[in-house]
Amino acid sequence: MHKKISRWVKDKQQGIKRALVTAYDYPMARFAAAAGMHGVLVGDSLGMVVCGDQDTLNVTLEQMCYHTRMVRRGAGECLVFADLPFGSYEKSPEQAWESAGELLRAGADVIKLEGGAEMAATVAFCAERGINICAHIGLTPQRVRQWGSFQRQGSTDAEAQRLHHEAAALSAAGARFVVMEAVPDQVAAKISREIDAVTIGIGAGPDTDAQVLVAHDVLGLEAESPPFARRYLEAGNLQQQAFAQYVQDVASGNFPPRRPH
Ligand SMILES: Nc1nc(=O)c2c([nH]1)NC[C@@H]1CN(c3ccc(C(=O)N[C@@H](CCC(=O)O)C(=O)O)cc3)CN21
Ligand SMILES: CC(C)C(=O)C(=O)O
Ligand SMILES: [Mg+2]
Repeated sequence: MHKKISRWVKDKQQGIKRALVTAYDYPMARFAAAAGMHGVLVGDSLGMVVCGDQDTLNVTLEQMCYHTRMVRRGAGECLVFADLPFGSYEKSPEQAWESAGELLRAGADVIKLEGGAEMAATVAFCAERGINICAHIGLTPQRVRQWGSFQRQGSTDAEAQRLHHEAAALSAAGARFVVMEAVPDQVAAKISREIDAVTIGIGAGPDTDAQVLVAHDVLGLEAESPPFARRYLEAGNLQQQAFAQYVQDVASGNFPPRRPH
């Protein structure tokens, strides 16, 4: 096993929590790595927070590779995760393996794909052929058109049961990591105790093995963030203030300064 990944497994066993954040470009990856982040995720959320779309469905594999290359250059010791985008892996294990290969060549260490037990065969196919896989269950944004909005998952007993079966099937298929998004805390806690894969929660409570947040939420670059996110900074406001000051300085003649010749 990859030395870095065995440390994630060891920390799971010892109850040591790990943190990831999304990164979409070189500076974001560099700041995350310098801050001691354990992993960066090149998320297809970039379609929303970078490109301004309403969902992630328009993101292409080529775009994911482009961003993964930038992130890899800044990621240092961080483990680099990259999302397979909508349409690049669902058809067959072979399609997933080919698309995953593109992301690996772009510099990703771990390839993430959305879906439950129906993806177990694909996870096994890729894992057996040397690809580190991260599964993603619960609120899987690539399926938002089936729900109509970003809704929390697993609230009924039957749904919680299904999440449990999915996580177990994906872990047994060889997924090293499982992201659980917007699911009840107790469901995520129980799954984290019972599967070998390292669990990564987002809106899934404190008892997953690791946490992930979207960088634009952490930094306050989004107009609005999901209820579970914590905004550690309001960088959007700060950027706007800096731009406004610059506009004012140009108008007033305060910038650029007059140089003696
Ligand atoms: N900026 C950003 N941060 C994210 O974490 C994120 C995105 N965008 N876009 C893709 C998905 C969507 N995310 C979400 C969004 C909302 C809820 C949520 O809990 N919504 C409320 C109701 C919201 C409503 O109906 O208006 C809920 O209780 O379901 C969860 C995950 C997480 N992901
Ligand atoms: C929020 C995480 C889990 C994600 O899939 C993304 O950023 O695309
Ligand atoms: Mg994603």
